[in-house]
Amino acid sequence: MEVRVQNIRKEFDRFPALHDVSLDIRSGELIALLGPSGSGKTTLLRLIAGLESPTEGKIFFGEEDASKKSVQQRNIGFVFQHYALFRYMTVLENVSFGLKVRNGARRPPKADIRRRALELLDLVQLSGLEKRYPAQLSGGQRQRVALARAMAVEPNVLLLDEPFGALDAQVRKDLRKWLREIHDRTGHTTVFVTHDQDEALELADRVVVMSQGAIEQIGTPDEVYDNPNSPFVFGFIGQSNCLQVEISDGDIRFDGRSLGLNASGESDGTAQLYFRPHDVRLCESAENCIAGQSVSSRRVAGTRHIELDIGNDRPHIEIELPPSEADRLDRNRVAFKPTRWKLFRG
Ligand SMILES: Nc1ncnc2c1ncn2[C@@H]1O[C@H](COP(=O)(O)OP(=O)(O)OP(=O)(O)O)[C@@H](O)[C@H]1O
Repeated sequence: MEVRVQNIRKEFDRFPALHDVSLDIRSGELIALLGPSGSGKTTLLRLIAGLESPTEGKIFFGEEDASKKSVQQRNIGFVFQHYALFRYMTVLENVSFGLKVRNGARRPPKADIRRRALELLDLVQLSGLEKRYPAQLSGGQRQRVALARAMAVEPNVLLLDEPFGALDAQVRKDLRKWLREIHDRTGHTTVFVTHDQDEALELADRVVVMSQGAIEQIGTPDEVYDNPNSPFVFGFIGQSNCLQVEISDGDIRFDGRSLGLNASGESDGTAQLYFRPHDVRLCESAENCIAGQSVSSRRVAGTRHIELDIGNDRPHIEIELPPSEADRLDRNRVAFKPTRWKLFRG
């Protein structure tokens, strides 16, 4: 189901946790809410669920205004970071719960509930464990049960609040891949909160980057990574460097010399040049380049990250090179040029 968040403001005791947030979630989409702690991700998720009500603004489920509807009426599937499974129920009973407690005509016959729960356990790859209790499962298995339980009621929207946050790195990675596969098979409209950029970029159809109670950018993983629209997004997603430069006659100048990068159309004055560590190429000499001394070097997977001191107490710059290129460098004179970059003013 399509969900439309329209000009939402949420205050807690006059403290604005969200200001004027609008977001259109397409039916069947997997959306990540990504941002630092306190940026308002969980508040937005709880508003969609109906666990909080907005101070201003509306939330539509399809064409219907859901703002005044309860959590039950919205028919939401929710998975929290800390598996909220019922400890005294078996895995099968946990997954069946949402259907068993339905009243009257909406409750399927017993045999159907059992069949559906077993199908879901098969989907989350836990067949055979239906008689176990939550304490007899690993953290990752418990989260898979929580997801099966959330999906059992055929929710309009599936909301996941840092579902893998409490798990170790390898399990997180496996579950990420698995969640994407499940989503592709079931097609539930899904919103998940994370502060892990890798998780958001790898999993989501679109990423909503939040900061200080507002949306900074909405885009596909490629758009937010390759074309960040603000210094905040550039700095928050992936690694980045920032250099203060001068623009003069459409030319970018650093330390009094031209970098040979074309900024035609930009007015003269100071600007911040942002670029990623891997978007650089080495230069033979310092001419038309940024030059510095290597102060440290570390291997990260297939590349080497080199930290450069570019003088005058400026923040260090990090560049990323294939090890074969990095190993040929003269530590005392490293010169490079950004190959992809973006200017921000003000
Ligand atoms: N019930 C509440 N009462 C008062 N303030 C609240 C309440 N819930 C959230 N806030 C405040 O609203 C802001 C946004 O909180 P929220 O939990 O939505 O952020 P978040 O991005 O999910 O953070 P985290 O990643 O740490 O969970 C924070 O400043 C928080 O202190």
